[in-house]
Formats: sequence, C-alpha cells, structure tokens
Amino acid sequence: MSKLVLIRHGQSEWNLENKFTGWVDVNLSDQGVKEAKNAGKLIKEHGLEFDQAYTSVLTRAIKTLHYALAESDQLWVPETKSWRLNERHYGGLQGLNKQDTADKYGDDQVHIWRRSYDVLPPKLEDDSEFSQVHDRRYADLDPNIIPRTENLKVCLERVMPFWEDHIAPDLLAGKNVIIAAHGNSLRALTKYIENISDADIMDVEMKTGEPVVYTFDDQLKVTNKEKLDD
Ligand SMILES: O=C(O)[C@@H](CO)OP(=O)(O)O
Repeated sequence: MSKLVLIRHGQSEWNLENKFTGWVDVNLSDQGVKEAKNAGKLIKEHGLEFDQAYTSVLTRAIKTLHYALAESDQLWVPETKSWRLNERHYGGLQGLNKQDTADKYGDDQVHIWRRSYDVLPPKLEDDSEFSQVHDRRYADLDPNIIPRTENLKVCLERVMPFWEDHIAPDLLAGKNVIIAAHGNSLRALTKYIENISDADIMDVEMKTGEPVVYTFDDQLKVTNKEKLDD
C-alpha cells in the first residue's frame, strides 16, 4: 500500500488579486505561506512520511512543498521539479483580472474558459510580457512544445507522461509520494486517478493548501481518499 498526497499551492499573490495566472511565476501571498505551513502541520499530525516529492518549476508550488516538508520535518526528502506539473497555461488570459474579463466577455464565456474540459482560451502571443517562450527555465524544451494556451485536456496530456514515468512507478514500488502543484494540473491528475468524466470534472475544485491523501493497492487502485483539514 502506498500513499499519494496532492497539495495545491497556498494562495498566490495573483489568486489574491483575482488574476488569471497559468505559467506566470507569481509568489505566495502571506496567507498562502500560512496555508502551506498548515498543510505541513496536518501532514505531521497524520503521521504521513514521504519517500519522494514532486513539484512544478513555478515558485508558488516549490515554496509550498518546502514549507509543508519543513513543517513536517521532511525537508530532506528527494525532490524532482518538472514543467509537466505546471499550472494549465492560460493563454491570452494570463495577467488579466478575472472579474474585468467576465464584465467584458460575460460570466458564461469566462466559466467555459476556466472549467470546460476542451475549450481553449485565446493563444498568448510570443512577444507578450506574460509569455514563457524566452524563459531560461524552459531552455531545454523544444520551443514548439512550450504552450501558447491549454485547456484541461491538453494539460492532462502533458501531465500523463510524468505520471507514467515517475509517479506510478514510485507508487508501484510502495513509495509514499507528495506532489505540490496547481489547481488545474492537480484537477487533471484527479480526473485520471478517479476516472472522472469530461463533464463531471468541471465541478471538481482544489482548495489552496489542502492536502488530499490517496491510498493505493498494489494494482494502483484507489482504496481510500481523504482530505486533511483542521
Ligand atoms: O489562474 C489560474 O491559473 C487558475 C488557478 O488559480 O485559475 P482558475 O481557478 O481559473 O483555474
């Protein structure tokens, strides 16, 4: 039996400002730091011990992982960062205020962009200040693979190779794994793990800083799911 803990990063500065974030590398807010530390406290209280940690290449998720591991006395756990765990790329919406965008395009359109499984937001131009095409952290990625926009379907397609190559083999080897990532990259993983339909995934939300604990049998079937809160 192995355990997998998923944590969405604590509240970010752009969560607080209600801006579409995606691949833009914003920091945790003060509240987000508190949430990340509280996640570590809950992990410790529940006696969860990890063999491997994974996170994205975005500061808000990396810091959340570190606060949670530090708080549970496990900062030593081996960790791997991957762009495949990054937030869903929000395309041309990155950097825009969500309420202003709803006022301009309507609540329904914004809900479709945010939660539909397969509708793509408009593409982000490469010369935008919110583009990642010239970001050094993606220098060894084929520039054509760097997203210009993603929906949840595309996000799931780029998360899955990481599941197949890293996470699933760890769980099958009996390791306990923690992943600190993002609302939508974790919704994508949740869809796969729980076999949620394209329609039903629209209603699944991840709370910031709330650890979700799965227990798997040796065939990688979920035998238990628990959300840790105070
Ligand atoms: O802005 C984002 O990148 C995400 C997560 O904060 O927002 P949403 O809730 O719209 O998926």
